[in-house]
Amino acid sequence: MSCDSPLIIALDHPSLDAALCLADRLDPERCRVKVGKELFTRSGPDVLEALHGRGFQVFLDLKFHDIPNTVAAAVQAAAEQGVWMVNVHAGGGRRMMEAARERLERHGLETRLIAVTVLTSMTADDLLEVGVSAPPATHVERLALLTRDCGLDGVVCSAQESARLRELCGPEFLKVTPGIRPQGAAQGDQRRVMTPAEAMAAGSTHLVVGRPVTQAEDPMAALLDIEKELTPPRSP
Ligand SMILES: O=c1ccn([C@@H]2O[C@H](COP(=O)(O)O)[C@@H](O)[C@H]2O)c(=O)[nH]1
Repeated sequence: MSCDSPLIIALDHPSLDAALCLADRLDPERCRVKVGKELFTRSGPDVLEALHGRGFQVFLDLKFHDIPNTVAAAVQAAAEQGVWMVNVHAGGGRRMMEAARERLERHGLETRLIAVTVLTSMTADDLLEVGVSAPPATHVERLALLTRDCGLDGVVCSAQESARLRELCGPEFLKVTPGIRPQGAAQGDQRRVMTPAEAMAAGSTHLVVGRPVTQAEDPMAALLDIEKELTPPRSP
C-alpha cells in the first residue's frame, strides 16, 4: 500500500505482540512504520512479514555500520524482505555507502537507502568527545554531501538541519528527521528537536515519531493531534 503522509511511527516496543497491538490501530494509508534495533532483535524478520501483511511500508532502522562487504550484504538482505527503506551510518564512509547502493542496483532492488548523519541525541559536546570539533550542523552538511555523492536517496538528520540540506542537496533528497517533539512533549534523550509543524516548514520530507505517540496515555489521540498540526487550515 502506498502512503502520502510524511509520518513514520517508530514501533520501539519490546515484543512483536506489543508492536502489532499499536500497528493494528494505525492506518497504513496515513503513516509508515519504523522497526528499530530493539524490536528487530527480539522478533526478527517475523515483524516485517506481519507489518507487510497489514499493508504497511516499513523503514528498517538498523543503521548498518561495518566494512563495505558486510554492509552491502545486510542492505541486500533487508531489501529482499521487501522493506521500503533501510539505512546505514554515513560515518562508514564512501566505499561502504557506494557498496550498499551498488548492491541494491545490481539486484534491481528498489528499497530506499539513506544514511544517518549525526544522531539527533548528540550535541556539539558529544561530537567533541568523539573527536569531531565541527558543530553538529556543519558535520551533518559534510556527511549529507558525501551521502548524496555516493548516490543514496537521502539522510537521517535533525529537522534543525533540514532547511540547509534542502538548499545544499535539493528538495528531492530525503531528509528523514527523528527528534520530533510536539509542543510540551518530553524531550527525553533527544537534543536537536523540533515540533512537527516546524520540521515540515523547514523542509523535512519525513518525520519519525516514537515516544510522543507510543508512550502517550492515548496513542491514537496523540497521533491525531500531530496530524492536525500538519494539516493546513482550509481557506473559507
Ligand atoms: O538520529 C537518529 C536516528 C534514529 N533515531 C530513531 O528514531 C526514533 C525516535 O524516537 P523518539 O521516541 O521519538 O525519540 C527512535 O527509534 C530512534 O532510534 C533517532 O531518534 N535519532
